[in-house]
Amino acid sequence: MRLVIDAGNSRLKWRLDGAGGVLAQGLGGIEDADPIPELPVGAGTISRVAVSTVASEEKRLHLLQNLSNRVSAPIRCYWSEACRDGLVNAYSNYQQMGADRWHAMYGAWLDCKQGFIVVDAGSAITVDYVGSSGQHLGGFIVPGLHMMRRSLQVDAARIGFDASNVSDSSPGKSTSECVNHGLTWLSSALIGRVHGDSKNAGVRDILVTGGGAERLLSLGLKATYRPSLVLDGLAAIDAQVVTE
Ligand SMILES: Nc1ncnc2c1ncn2[C@@H]1O[C@H](COP(=O)(O)OP(=O)(O)O)[C@@H](O)[C@H]1O
Ligand SMILES: CC(C)(COP(=O)(O)O)[C@@H](O)C(=O)NCCC(=O)O
Ligand SMILES: [K+]
Repeated sequence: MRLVIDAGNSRLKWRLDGAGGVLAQGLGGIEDADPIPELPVGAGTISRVAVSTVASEEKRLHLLQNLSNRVSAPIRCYWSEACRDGLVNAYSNYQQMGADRWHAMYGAWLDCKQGFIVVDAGSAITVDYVGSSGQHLGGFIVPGLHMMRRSLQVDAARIGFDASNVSDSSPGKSTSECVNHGLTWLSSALIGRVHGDSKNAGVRDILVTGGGAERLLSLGLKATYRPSLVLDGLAAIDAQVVTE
């Protein structure tokens, strides 16, 4: 059994894979006393643990300590790579890229084997473009919904608003409307740019993942929802390492 973990800046996503497929999955907090609640099996039955994380080094070490107290199997962290299996990273300093982005792209590459766009709507929203040859063409990093909201709350003294996830992007007539509609308006603009770029580049497949994925889909993003794209890419890489 393989335990795969995607520890982002907001949440930890975990999945237990067995020979026949997914056995269990869930959410946790990387700093929690138990970051993998509801893990349904005894620690001895897990043979490998693979981790993809963009959390701080302190949080990563806390997680590894916690895992090694519970699981006797080898625990391995996976990072961004220059290339794998025809997928080529556009970063000259590939280690700088968040591991989640690389693993999501690899998960998409395994499925598509042609050009695609990955939108990962997590704490930050990342958009990555990959051409038909597997060449990563580059990407974007912008603040996620909660990050944008928080920055308005924290960094502006006189913006008081009640947050709500409206789909209305018409001009607001109160502070709350201006903020809530404004965030929807920005998300719609992002969606429009992704659609435009996919059309211009002749890239058909758009995949979306992350906690904010369903909101983007509800706002009109024409993409395939792949909630476990990071874990899929990570699990495939760990499986290759075993057979190396
Ligand atoms: N209903 C929602 N609408 C939009 N965004 C959401 C919603 N719920 C969660 N999110 C976003 O998803 C993030 C958590 O998703 P996740 O993919 O687990 O992030 P991370 O990988 O950074 O931990 C939150 O920080 C938030 O920005
Ligand atoms: C951009 C990110 C913060 C997204 O992480 P998330 O919001 O999903 O937790 C993460 O991929 C990261 O820390 N990247 C490092 C910088 C880079 O990718 O270039
Ligand atoms: K993520």
